[in-house]
Amino acid sequence: MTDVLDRIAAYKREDVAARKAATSQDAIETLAQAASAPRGFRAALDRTVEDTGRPALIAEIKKASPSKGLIRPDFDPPALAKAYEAGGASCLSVLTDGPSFQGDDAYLGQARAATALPCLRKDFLVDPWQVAESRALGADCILIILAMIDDRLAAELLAEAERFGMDALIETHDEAEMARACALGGDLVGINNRSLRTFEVDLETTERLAMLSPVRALLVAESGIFTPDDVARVSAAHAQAILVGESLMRQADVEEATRKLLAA
Ligand SMILES: O=C(O)c1ccccc1NCC(=O)[C@H](O)[C@H](O)COP(=O)(O)O
Repeated sequence: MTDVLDRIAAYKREDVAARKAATSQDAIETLAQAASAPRGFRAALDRTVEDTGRPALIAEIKKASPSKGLIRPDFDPPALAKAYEAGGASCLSVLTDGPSFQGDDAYLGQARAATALPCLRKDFLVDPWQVAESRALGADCILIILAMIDDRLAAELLAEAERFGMDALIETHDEAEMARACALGGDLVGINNRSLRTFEVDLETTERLAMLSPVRALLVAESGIFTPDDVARVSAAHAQAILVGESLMRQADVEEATRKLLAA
């Protein structure tokens, strides 16, 4: 039976085929090389952890999602990016997928230009061509969702990210994916508390998988984080960073909400 992730993978493959037909590998490489230099994404997370002793925040710019529908009708990526930065975020995550998240490629550059923060392109990568495209759009980090791709493609995406001087967040959701992340050898590993197939969210996922993560990797707890108690809970499980979207996107004063979340 197909689920949301299968549907996203199917339309991404079609979309990427059309994009590749319009822009060759050589052309996208040229655009990627011309983009402004990558801002160290993992380095920014490391700095926050060292300087503050609390988990670093990757704050997500997300208008809508398959599980929640429209989250933030009043959606202004540069203003949101500035509010997150002022509230204490270390990095941004910007949804660029249109069909499921009402994202747009342009939001990435707009958010990045409005702040000094490193930016993750939050999208669904099914082809190495998209890594060069992400860099051309200004991304400092890409997302590798292990639930969606095999190890060979994951390794190719990781190698491409390294070639362009970008970081890569390797996302896991269960023990088997964490074992695959360990074998891949990345240094930034996410545990998504949300199943991208059933949408069930449980912070216990971080507690269960954290101890299995690669020793040298910085660990990011993703999804379902709403309160300072949630931050304390995943921090106690040894997450050094958190990725938060919905709970902050629903607030009228995003800067103040960000500050309060991090005051745990
Ligand atoms: O959020 C969804 O509904 C979703 C559905 C299918 C694939 C991915 C999805 N979300 C991506 C994410 O992992 C979250 O946007 C991110 O971790 C932030 O989560 P939250 O704080 O719960 O908004």
